[in-house]
Amino acid sequence: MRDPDGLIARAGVRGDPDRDQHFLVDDRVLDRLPTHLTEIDADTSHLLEIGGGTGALTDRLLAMGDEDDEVTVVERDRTLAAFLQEEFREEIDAGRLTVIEGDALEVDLPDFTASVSNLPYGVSSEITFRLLPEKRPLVLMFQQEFAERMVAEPGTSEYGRLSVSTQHYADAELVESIPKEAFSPPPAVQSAVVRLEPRDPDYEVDDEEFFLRFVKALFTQRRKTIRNGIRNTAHISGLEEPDAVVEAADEAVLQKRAGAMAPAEFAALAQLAADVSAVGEGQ
Ligand SMILES: C[S@@+](CC[C@H](N)C(=O)[O-])C[C@H]1O[C@@H](n2cnc3c(N)ncnc32)[C@H](O)[C@@H]1O
Repeated sequence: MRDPDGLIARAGVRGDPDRDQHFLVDDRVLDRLPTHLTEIDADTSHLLEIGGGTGALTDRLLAMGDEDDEVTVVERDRTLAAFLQEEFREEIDAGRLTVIEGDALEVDLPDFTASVSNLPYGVSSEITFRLLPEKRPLVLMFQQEFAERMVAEPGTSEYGRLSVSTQHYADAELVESIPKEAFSPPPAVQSAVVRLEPRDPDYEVDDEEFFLRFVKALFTQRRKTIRNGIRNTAHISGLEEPDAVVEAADEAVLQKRAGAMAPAEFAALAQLAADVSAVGEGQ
């Protein structure tokens, strides 16, 4: 296995925190990351890595599979992408690795079977919500606090819009916390790995876009009751007749606050709202 410090030295770079560059240098952490996928028997025949850096994780991902398995890595930094092309020339020539130089929010993504990535934290939310609708198992590194919000249950202070929208697509589990010292340079805060296993939600929504916008709207007023939340946030949710929704909804639900509403309760309310009110664009 390639030594992470050796890779950084060969690349001749220093991670630039302003460009979300924190390279993993702890071998034990690097070795463990792929096991979070194998534990759930994920299909690892085409792994996607967002933000390859100097390739320490890329190397582990290549070692997971056999000759026919593939890895695609996306890296925005031109110097790092060029280094990956050079360092992994043999694997690229053998058709086992593809390096895409570009922004993970913009480039076309391959038809991957799973992803393991130490995400650039500045765009981790946008990247995650680009990957989640693909319905593939994901093992992703986040800032600890962000990870806790993703996996939070109703009734906790971490539970919010991020929890509902993440869990709409997948079962989310915080599988390990990673100390700052595992990275070079160390980030400002501790990190955590979240495993996302895709599944259909245990509720149905006809209009997914409206459902997610409605949840976002109600959490902007998390201290208010759902009754007031529906009325005050119609400009965000796009509901054209919020009063009609309040009229039609159950009193028990109207008295709740967003932080106590389970995803299925939001879904039922969104469904009812769309049935009794026209829905415009919202924000
Ligand atoms: C946290 S580092 C991880 C590097 C490496 N995978 C590791 O674990 O050591 C994130 C990497 O993502 C790259 N990056 C930052 N923004 C990006 C973007 N929008 N698209 C693709 N890569 C990006 C950075 O240059 C950096 O190499």
